Formats: sequence, C-alpha cells, structure tokens
Amino acid sequence: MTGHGLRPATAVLTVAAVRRAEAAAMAELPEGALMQRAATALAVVAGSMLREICGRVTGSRVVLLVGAGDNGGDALYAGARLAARGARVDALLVADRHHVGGADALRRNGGRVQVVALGDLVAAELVARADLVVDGILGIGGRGALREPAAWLAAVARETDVAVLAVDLPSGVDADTGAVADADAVVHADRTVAFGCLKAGLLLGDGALRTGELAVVDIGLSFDDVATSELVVRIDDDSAAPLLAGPGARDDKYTRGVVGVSAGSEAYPGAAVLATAGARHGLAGYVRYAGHAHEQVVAHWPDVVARPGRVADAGRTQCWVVGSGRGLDEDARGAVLDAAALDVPLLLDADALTLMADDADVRAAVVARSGVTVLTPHAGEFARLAGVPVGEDRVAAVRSLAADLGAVVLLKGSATVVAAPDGHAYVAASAPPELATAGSGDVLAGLLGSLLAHHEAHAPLDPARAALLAAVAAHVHGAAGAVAADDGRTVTALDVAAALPAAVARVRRSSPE
Ligand SMILES: NC(=O)C1=CN([C@@H]2O[C@H](COP(=O)(O)OP(=O)(O)OC[C@H]3O[C@@H](n4cnc5c(N)ncnc54)[C@H](O)[C@@H]3O)[C@@H](O)[C@H]2O)[C@@H](O)CC1
Ligand SMILES: [K+]
Repeated sequence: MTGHGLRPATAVLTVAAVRRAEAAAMAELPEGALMQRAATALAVVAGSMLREICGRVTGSRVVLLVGAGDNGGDALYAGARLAARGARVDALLVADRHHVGGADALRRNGGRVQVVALGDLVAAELVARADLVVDGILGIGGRGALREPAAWLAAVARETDVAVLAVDLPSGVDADTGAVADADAVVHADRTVAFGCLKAGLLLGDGALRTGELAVVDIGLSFDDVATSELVVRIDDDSAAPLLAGPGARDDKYTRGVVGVSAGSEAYPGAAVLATAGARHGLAGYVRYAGHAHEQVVAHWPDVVARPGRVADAGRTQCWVVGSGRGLDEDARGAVLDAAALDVPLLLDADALTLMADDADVRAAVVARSGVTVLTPHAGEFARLAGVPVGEDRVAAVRSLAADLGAVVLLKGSATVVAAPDGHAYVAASAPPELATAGSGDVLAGLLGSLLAHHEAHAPLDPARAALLAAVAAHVHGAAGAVAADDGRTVTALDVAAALPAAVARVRRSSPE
C-alpha cells in the first residue's frame, strides 16, 4: 500500500519515513522553505494561545527552550515572528550548539538569546514568569531522556504550571513509540503542533499523556512513497464516515448482514446483553444469539433472535462474535471450535482468547482458518497470547502477533492499535477515559462483529479491510463514550451502547461530500 489519500492528520509515520518525505519535499523547494512553513504555523498557534492567556500578543512574555537541532530552529523563527508582533521573547539555549539563522532572525526582531547552564536562576525565573513556554529542545532527532539543563527547565515549567507549546513533539518523548525514558526529564505540553504528519509517540504510551491538545499542520509532505511497514493510519471522523453509510433503498435485513453472537453464560449473562447491545448498532440488519443467556438477551432486546443452542446450528451469518463472558468450559470451547470451522469472519474476545492461549488445539484451529479472524485482546490477554508483554512499542508488538497468528489483532487501550497479518496498521486514539469501565469491551466486540458482518455481506473481507473496520469500530466506540460522558455524566457500558446511534450519526455528519 502507498499513502495515497492520506492527510497529515491521519498519517502516522516513523521517524525514518518522515526524514525521507522531508528530503523529497526539500529537493523541490528553496532552501529553508520547510522550516519557514513549520515556524509560521507554530507562530500562529502560539499567537492564539497568547491571546487566550493574555488577551493579546503585544507585551506578552514568551520563553523559547532551544536545543541543538532543527526543532530549536523552528522555535527560534517562530519566536522571531512573535517578537515582530510585539511579544517579549527570550530564547534559552540548552545545548552546546543551536540554529544560527534562527537565532539571528530572533535578534533582528528584538528578541534576546542567551546560553543557559544548570542552576541558572535568571533562566528559571524567566520560565516561571512566562506567559508561554515554547519547547524546541528536541524533535524527531531526540534520543532518550532530556539532559541538563533542559531537564531542569522542563521541571521548572511543570512545577510552575506555565503554559507550554511543544514543537513537533514534547521533548523527552520517543517519537516512534511514545516511550518516556525518564518521567522527571520530559516536557508536559498543553498543546503540540506536529509538522507534516503524526508520529506514533504523540498518540501512544506515556507520550500521549504529555502531548496535550494536538494540531497537525500541513507543510507539504507527500505520503505516496511511504511503505506499509512505516505507516499507521489514524482513524478520524472523516475516514470512518464512508464505512458507516446507511442502508440503500433496496436493502433488506439479510442484505445488510447477519451477525451471530455467542457470549455470556449462566454465570455472566451481562456480557451477552452488552455484546448484543453493541451488535444491534453496528449496521448489520439481523442479530442472532446462541448461548445460555438467551432469555436475558431477549428480555433486553426483543429484536435479537436468541436461542440456547450451538453456534453450528444457529443458522447462516456473515460473522460470529465469540467470547465475552462465555466461560472456559467444554461448552465454551465447543462454541469457539464450531465458529472457527465456519468460513465467515470470526471475532474472538475475552474468554475465547484465554482458551486460545491455553489450549493448543483451539489455537491451531483458529490459526488454520481460511476466513478472516479478528482478535480483540486487552494488554493482559495480549501477553497470554503472545507469551510476552506488549512492551513499549505497541505498534510493533501488534504487527508481530498479527503476523504470527495470521489474524487481525486489535489491542485495546487508551489508544487502540490494530494490525493485519500483512502489516497494515491503524490507530483509534480519541476515546475518553470513561470507556475504561466493565463491559465496555463486550460492547466493542458486538459492534465490530456487526460491522464486519455488514461489510462481508457486500463484498468478502480481506484482513487489511477487516483491520480498517476494527479501527473504525474502536473510533465509533470512543465517540459513543464521549457522547455518553458529555456534560460530565458518569458512564457505564450500557450507556456506551445506548450512545452508539448518536455516535454513528455524529461521525456520519462529518462525511466529506
Ligand atoms: N527536516 C526538515 O525538513 C524539517 C524539520 N523540522 C524540525 O526539525 C526537527 C528535527 O530536527 P533535527 O534532526 O535537527 O533533530 P532535533 O531538533 O530533534 O535535534 C536532535 C539533536 O539533538 C541532540 N540530542 C538528541 N537527543 C538528545 C538528548 N536526549 N538530550 C540532549 N540532546 C540530544 C543531538 O545532537 C541531535 O542531533 C523536527 O522534529 C522538526 O521540528 C521542521 O523544521 C520542518 C522541516
Ligand atoms: K519539542
């Protein structure tokens, strides 16, 4: 795959791919043009933050933390623009070299430039009293934790609660993974302006907690030559909307897709109610249920056709969802094996993943499937399946397990990462923390199974498309969490399910004409 059709806000590139895309753009442009685009965009965001904080740019106090590389260059040129608009700009140089052209531009516009040593109280005072601190210490060239005196000034900014705008990414965050080598030596940004595209470190791991509000600006990078292995596609409303189109005038309940759910048990009937709740709103026209909680399912959702029998006897579907609360007994094992033997897409969640991890025959049956398989582990289930913890590089871990098992893997978390066996990878990163509530995963499993059934009914799915749909389901699930939590409301899994129609409608409204 190439990056055709990607936008800066949806393209998550590795540092290596960013470097190549930048080199290609620079070859076509006059010297320094990319940095000027970046600095212009940065100055615009800084200006609007200053207007929010002080009401105006003129007379505001801006401090630039400037490292050795081009990230510092961006900050210096942006600082020059703010100084030209009347801001009082101080650049604090924290490395043994700096971008000379940027520093000259700042001085020409009335800004001040000084070298800082560890313990320099004048510098600390400048940071503490600033209206805005611009973090230009490290960008995509950063490795490991911040060194001194940068780590100390970042700590001063944190402790004094001054507003911080990060250039490209918060310094001290690993651009490719979001790993933070030292939690005491990293910038906490209120906003981050990313140039040209996203980096995984802005969305995943500890990095996501340091990024603040994220803006991605177009500096003219092309994604046409980015390899699948270097790309993660971020799902947003615009990219999800085309996959959530409503039924056509000629559709009936069968052409819209039939999804089967085998979840819950006598001990855990709630999982059945929640998984079918999700399935009812994932665009399939018909939801079947096969399992021990059939009475509770019908009592909640009269539109679901619920029976106590086996998956194998439940009738034709275009996707089965097996697992949530289903149990680990022989009967549950039979449900997984029955579903694995069918050639339609299969989603395995929760208990089904534990069975797969613990029972070599179940694992072999799933791996041998010809149809598309989607696994939806949380981190603990992922570790059981993979035999090792997720680790710091979530994207690499998910790609690796997907390739090993020949299945689409969706790893749940505050950002959800999805990969297909061929390496196509997606991230859904807009879920509110309220989604971390019991049963919310059951709703996601049902929703995704329903979406898979709906699309399978129109054209047979391949793993890459199933991975895309998995990320779209995670995005809609996150949107439903946000709808449910609106106005500060508390949220249960059933509230997330109840918010799905409004969430789908919200995403559909953004559909680009
Ligand atoms: N290359 C381009 O075309 C563009 C780059 N831009 C900016 O340039 C940035 C990348 O610039 P660079 O490649 O110069 O890299 P950085 O600005 O991230 O600086 C890296 C340098 O910092 C030092 N360093 C690395 N880790 C350190 C640590 N832990 N503590 C202290 N010093 C450390 C090293 O000397 C390294 O060379 C991007 O993030 C972006 O902000 C933008 O201007 C847009 C255009
Ligand atoms: K930075």
